[in-house]
Amino acid sequence: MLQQDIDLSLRGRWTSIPSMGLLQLLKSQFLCHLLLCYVFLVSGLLVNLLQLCTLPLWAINRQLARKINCRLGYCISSQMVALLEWWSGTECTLYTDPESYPLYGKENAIVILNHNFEIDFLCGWTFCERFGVLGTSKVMAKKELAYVPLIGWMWYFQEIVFCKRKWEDDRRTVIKSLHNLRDYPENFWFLMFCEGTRFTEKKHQISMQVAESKGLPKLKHHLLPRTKGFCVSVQSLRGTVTAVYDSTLNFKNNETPTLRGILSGKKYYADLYVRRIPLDSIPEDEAECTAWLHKLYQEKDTFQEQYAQTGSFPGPVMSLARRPWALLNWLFWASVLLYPLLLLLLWLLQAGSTLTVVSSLTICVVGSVAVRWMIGQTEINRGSSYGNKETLLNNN
Ligand SMILES: CC/C=C\C/C=C\C/C=C\C/C=C\C/C=C\C/C=C\CCC(=O)SCCNC(=O)CCNC(=O)[C@H](O)C(C)(C)COP(=O)(O)OP(=O)(O)OC[C@H]1O[C@@H](n2cnc3c(N)ncnc32)[C@H](O)[C@@H]1OP(=O)(O)O
Ligand SMILES: CCCCCCCCCCCCCCCC(=O)OC[C@@H](O)COP(=O)(O)O
Repeated sequence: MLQQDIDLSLRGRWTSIPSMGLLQLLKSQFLCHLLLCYVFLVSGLLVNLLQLCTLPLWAINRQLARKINCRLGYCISSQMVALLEWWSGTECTLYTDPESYPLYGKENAIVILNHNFEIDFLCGWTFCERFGVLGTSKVMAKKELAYVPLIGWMWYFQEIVFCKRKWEDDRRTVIKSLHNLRDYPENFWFLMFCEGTRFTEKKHQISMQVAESKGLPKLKHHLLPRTKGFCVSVQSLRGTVTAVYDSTLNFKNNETPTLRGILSGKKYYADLYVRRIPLDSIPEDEAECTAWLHKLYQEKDTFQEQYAQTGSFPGPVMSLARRPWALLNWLFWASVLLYPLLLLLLWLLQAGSTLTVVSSLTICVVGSVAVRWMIGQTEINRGSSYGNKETLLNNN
């Protein structure tokens, strides 16, 4: 190697390290978070407003209204995907068999996912984006999430299945929402966190007492699945959905990723193991379907144990590149919304009265508190007490 080449290569290394550090420093700055949140909040409110405008269309042309709402919903959810993929640079690896791979995104499916991580829903969305079903992705979500601004309001128009996690109240509404999906005009994935709540040590302990009382084997990495929602989904969506995607998620290096980490630009390494199970092979009868789901969770537990021991899931890795659309959507909203913000700031600096400056600062504080509250919804230590109540055990 010539001396000149060595000099150049050294110079490249020295300049790239500080610039990497600078970028990372920038990503951790509150001002950057404020700008990201501003784009998310304002674009989200505009999209919610547009969704509201589609209300009359539902009565005239329901299928068209659904298609429009899928695309509008994409404008919101893909911003969070862009945050994960492009801002934090998180890498998502898919372990699955090559025969099933070509079917992903080309059929309706029920997805079963473990519920251990604060950003598991976001990783789920990222896989949806990569297979082109982000706008149509569905979930059985707790009713409380319907009131989360932007996301919850968007979900209302995307025909999300909400539940109170009280079967006696849910039976009728859940079945009705599932029946609605039977003539959905585009391919969709319907996600179920059958454990019904995020994993905590206390919830795990109680749930394993329930498993013991039912004569079921104990699980190490999962809570005992709640089976009613899954069984009724299989019954209601038979003929509409062709497969169940049994998905198991974990993160490299024993990381416990958070949305705050993502917002600060922290990179994580997510691994997802997916098995495609034809819906025809799942029993129709409720008791048999319940037993089938318990067995599935026992298998999932062995995959997690393997991951804990070896750091990888069984099965080959399929390469799955990120697509540019989520980033392009964010760039579109940022360019539309940051310019007027800049003009407003300049005007405030030049001619703003005390009242307008104070009002603008108040709006900033309210917006930032609102986003912090929304992020709080993803935090496990602020989670619900569902599955945490020993009293329930006494009722069994
Ligand atoms: C190729 C790539 C593949 C995949 C990519 C991955 C994913 C992408 C897919 C889609 C993405 C889409 C969207 C993602 C975006 C956002 C999602 C974000 C969040 C939403 C998530 C949630 O809100 S989770 C919470 C709500 N959902 C659920 O709860 C669903 C599961 N629950 C059920 O199905 C329930 O049955 C129910 C809700 C319908 C009813 O609740 P209930 O509590 O009444 O349930 P059960 O009657 O079933 O429960 C009572 C029985 O349970 C026993 N039991 C077990 N443990 C306990 C315990 N700890 N305490 C008390 N009881 C317990 C109990 O003994 C009862 O037994 P029975 O014998 O009577 O049944
Ligand atoms: C680009 C700017 C980014 C701004 C980020 C703000 C976005 C906040 C999004 C809030 C989305 C809320 C989704 C939460 C999903 C979730 O994980 O719910 C938990 C439930 O399953 C179970 O709840 P629990 O019983 O409490 O465990």
